[in-house]
Amino acid sequence: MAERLQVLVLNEISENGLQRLPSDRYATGKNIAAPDAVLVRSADMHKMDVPASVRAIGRAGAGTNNIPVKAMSARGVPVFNAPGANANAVKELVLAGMLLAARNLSGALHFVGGLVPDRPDLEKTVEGGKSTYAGYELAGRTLGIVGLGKIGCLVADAAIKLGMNVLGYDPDITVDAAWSLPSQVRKAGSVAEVLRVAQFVSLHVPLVDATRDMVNAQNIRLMQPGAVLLNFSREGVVSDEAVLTSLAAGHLGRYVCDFPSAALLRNDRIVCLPHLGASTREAEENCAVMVADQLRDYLENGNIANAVNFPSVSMARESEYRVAIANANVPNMLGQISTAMARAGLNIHNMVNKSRGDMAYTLVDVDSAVSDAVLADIGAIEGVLSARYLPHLPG
Ligand SMILES: NC(=O)C1=CN([C@@H]2O[C@H](COP(=O)(O)OP(=O)(O)OC[C@H]3O[C@@H](n4cnc5c(N)ncnc54)[C@H](O)[C@@H]3O)[C@@H](O)[C@H]2O)C=CC1
Ligand SMILES: O=C(O)C(=O)COP(=O)(O)O
Repeated sequence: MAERLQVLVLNEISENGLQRLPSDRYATGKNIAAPDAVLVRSADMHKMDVPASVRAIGRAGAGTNNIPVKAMSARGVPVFNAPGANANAVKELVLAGMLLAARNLSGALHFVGGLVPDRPDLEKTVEGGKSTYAGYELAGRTLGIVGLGKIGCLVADAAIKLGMNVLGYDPDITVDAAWSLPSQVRKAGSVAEVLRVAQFVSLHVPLVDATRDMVNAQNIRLMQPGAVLLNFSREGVVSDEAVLTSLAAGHLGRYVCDFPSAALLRNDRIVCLPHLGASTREAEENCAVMVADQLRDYLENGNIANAVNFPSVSMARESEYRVAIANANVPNMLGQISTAMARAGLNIHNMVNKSRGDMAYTLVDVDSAVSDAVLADIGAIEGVLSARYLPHLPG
């Protein structure tokens, strides 16, 4: 049996996903010394020395802020994620979050949890206590959404169906996302406009430098008195301090979030969930299957779909012999690569080259086997970040 590809698994990954990497070709597990690839969910990879053997990283989920993407790009290592595969799970929890806030559900559950079962006045206590938890309805209220990607669009659609008014802000919305939005969704021109207008504000952006402290001490004041802020994006997108100050001043009504930092605990106007957004059987399976398929196609065929740091590149196999090269997006790379191949007498059968920002990626199918020496020659070209030989595997 040929040597199996080694995949280091850093989190619990759905078995259905792991099964996409058949055991005759792949070894998967937590104790893999020289992995070819890494499968991860939220484990913090910034704290780890990513072994030099790693050729690809698969994030079974959406956010990649736990992965050193820049350092991986410099090594020519693509980081894959699973766009949209957990979006419905997050959407449903956002709906729950709005209801938790509007109907005082965490307080109400706490009240019922404290009732004494065999007290004769149980019913009277229930009926007497319930007015404390009276709330309001979502229909007719305005929801503002920042970030109209896979999750934000689903939240917008669900909120419209619940009878809410929706406005959204996303300066980089994709054409597909814009098409998927219900026509009733209004376009906002800034985060500030969303904060000013909405009674519920839900954030669905990635954590990057530009989104850190997106809701902060300055702009939280723009929110309507009693408004609800929902953060299912990431810790860091909202300033905890700004939230606590605003809640203490009686301005912000409630904060619902999926990231319970120490500062947010034990505050009855804050609903904290333990990062549950994507924790459904369906989402875990969707993410794992999608990212495992992408990893496998990359490791075996060099094809790239849904990498956050590489262009999408796919080429059908027309020959048995393929070379995959990641290189800096600078002049004359293709010339040097094809010269190295010609020097070795290799005939190029088919070729595709694409770039994205500083990164370029080339797949070359040739008519005969490629030696280690040719691969080393290509790898030694200045600007080449990685070069792999991918002969077609049977089956
Ligand atoms: N709580 C949980 O368990 C989960 C949390 N997430 C978080 O949600 C984030 C979004 O996920 P998806 O919707 O799947 O990603 P996505 O990539 O489909 O959408 C993100 C959207 O944010 C927009 N955006 C970026 N910067 C912005 C800015 N400064 N202002 C306004 N919009 C901006 C982008 O243009 C994009 O349309 C993830 O990056 C992750 O951090 C995702 C899944 C589960
Ligand atoms: O997909 C995301 O960005 C998430 O936050 C989900 O994280 P998880 O896979 O549940 O650890």
